[in-house]
Amino acid sequence: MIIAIDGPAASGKGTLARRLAAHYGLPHLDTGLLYRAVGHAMLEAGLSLEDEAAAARIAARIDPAAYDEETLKAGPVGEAASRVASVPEVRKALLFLQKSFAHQPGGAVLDGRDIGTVIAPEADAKLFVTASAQARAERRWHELLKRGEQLGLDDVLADIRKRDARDSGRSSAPLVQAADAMLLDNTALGVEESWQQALALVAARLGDRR
Ligand SMILES: Nc1ncnc2c1ncn2[C@@H]1O[C@H](COP(=O)(O)OP(=O)(O)OP(=O)(O)O)[C@@H](O)[C@H]1O
Ligand SMILES: Nc1ccn([C@@H]2O[C@H](COP(=O)(O)O)[C@@H](O)[C@H]2O)c(=O)n1
Repeated sequence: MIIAIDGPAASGKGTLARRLAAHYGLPHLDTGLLYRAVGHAMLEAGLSLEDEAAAARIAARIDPAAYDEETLKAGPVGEAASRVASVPEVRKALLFLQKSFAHQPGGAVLDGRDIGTVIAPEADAKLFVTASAQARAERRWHELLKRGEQLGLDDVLADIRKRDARDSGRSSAPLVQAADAMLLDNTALGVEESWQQALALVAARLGDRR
């Protein structure tokens, strides 16, 4: 059984994906971390984010077991991830790993931007999670503050808008709601309400398969 969760930055898709994975006893992959790992490696090596060949080479050697999630969640890494994610060769290099994870025996939960459209178009349940840019910026801002990153809310909002435009406007696997994905706009919902609605939608779609 495959559950695909897509949506823009800080919409809460990772929170829901982790909860759905725990609820259904499935492994979970945050695919954003793969792109973050490539962006982080580029920054660490002092490489230009314009160097598409280098980004593709790094993507081909990514080892998810070696992640330090704390490091990858830092603000500048998100921006670098979004830059390298628009390179088709980078996406191609990360395809097999994601498809293999999705299609492991028993199934999986994956969240990202192109899970329901490219990685697992045949997923049993697809959620497209979104919220207003303002609500997402406030969530990300609180998260960064907790991590000790002192940014202005306006800067975080500008970053969210830039990232939305890049992720939705790129030619390779753009962020788009799959035709058969269920929409969850959680702008006015807290974490618990969002979770209850997500679970109800997914359970209804899965029917008696679980
Ligand atoms: N419905 C909600 N209301 C308020 N805050 C929320 C809600 N859902 C998630 N959050 C909080 O917003 C922040 C971002 O959530 P999360 O990491 O799940 O989003 P995401 O879409 O996976 O982000 P990204 O993939 O861009 O890293 C977290 O601090 C999380 O606790
Ligand atoms: N399936 C995916 C997942 C992520 N990306 C890109 O990575 C950036 C960081 O992702 P987060 O979910 O951790 O915020 C994101 O802005 C996307 O550009 C992607 O392209 N496809």
